[in-house]
Amino acid sequence: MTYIRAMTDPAAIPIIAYGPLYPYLDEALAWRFAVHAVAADADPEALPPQVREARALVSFGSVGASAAIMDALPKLEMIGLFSVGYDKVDVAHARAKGIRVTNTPDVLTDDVADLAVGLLYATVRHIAANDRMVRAGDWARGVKPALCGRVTGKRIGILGLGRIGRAIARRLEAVAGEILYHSRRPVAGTAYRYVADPLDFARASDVIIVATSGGPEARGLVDAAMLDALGPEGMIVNISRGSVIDEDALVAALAEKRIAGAGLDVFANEPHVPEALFSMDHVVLQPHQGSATVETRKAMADLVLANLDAWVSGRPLLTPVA
Ligand SMILES: NC(=O)C1=CN([C@@H]2O[C@H](COP(=O)(O)OP(=O)(O)OC[C@H]3O[C@@H](n4cnc5c(N)ncnc54)[C@H](O)[C@@H]3O)[C@@H](O)[C@H]2O)C=CC1
Ligand SMILES: O=CC(=O)O
Repeated sequence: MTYIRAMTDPAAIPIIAYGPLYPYLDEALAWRFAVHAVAADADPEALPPQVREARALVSFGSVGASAAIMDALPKLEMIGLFSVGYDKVDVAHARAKGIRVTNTPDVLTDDVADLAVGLLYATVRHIAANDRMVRAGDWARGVKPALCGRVTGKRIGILGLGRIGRAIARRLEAVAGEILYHSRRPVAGTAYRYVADPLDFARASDVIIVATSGGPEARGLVDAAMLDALGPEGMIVNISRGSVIDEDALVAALAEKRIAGAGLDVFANEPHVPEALFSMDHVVLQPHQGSATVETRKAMADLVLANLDAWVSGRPLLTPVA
């Protein structure tokens, strides 16, 4: 997508780049608007008067936009989110104040699904642990790596069959023994088996891949009972949000080998990862990299810019959340 300057000159429109964004997006915003960079941990009530004039705010998913920052910006009309997940945006507050919110769905779906599948293979086939043992010289010293399970034939349970969940399922059709899913309700137009009860779903899965949206409704959806239902041969992959799994329960289940392994891209308190996981060879850790490819980050930035363009010129927003 080529970024085109809108008919109305927006160069004087004050906007906020909130928290660290992404160089391509930062540059395009600076070319386009009067940008104020505001750190994610800045006190909203201490913002200087010229920053309070901001009419739009662009934010990364991990930063979002709280009610406090919205209240500190009396002229705010638009929040452009550089992520699909909007769990860190107080959407109800934005709606109540008439502030529009956009996100970046679809353009990142394939890359996030790829990482989920990569984590599945890395966890089931011990790829990260075996890499470590080769580098440490253990193989050369005659250490025999433990045999692992196979991916082929596994019953894959997708928790949250949305855009990314469906893309994961499509990728795994070629190898899975069965693909089943749990969502709040059955998804129309899919042949995968729907399991309404979360514990039955966990019992019927060899691997659960968490692909729900985050936020209060999904908080702690995967709890100790669900991990026990998954069982000692079971594994879990999470590319959704750390908050969807009870992290203490997960660490305990992994430490006590009540589940067999985990591949985790997301954590409850990023960038902090429970230290207990660092020494666990049956856990594969990623620093929230689902959409972090050159191609996708550019596509996400272009979608943020296209939504801002639409807002400036009064056209319908492309991907509105509110
Ligand atoms: N690891 C990463 O870098 C990335 C993570 N994500 C996460 O993936 C999430 C999903 O993205 P999309 O598939 O595009 O969203 P989506 O809205 O298409 O799908 C979310 C699915 O989760 C289901 N769901 C929500 N709450 C649920 C609950 N309590 N119980 C059962 N199912 C529930 C919804 O019904 C929906 O089917 C995002 O909201 C974000 O949190 C997205 C992009 C990158
Ligand atoms: O976590 C990333 C997102 O786009 O949501």
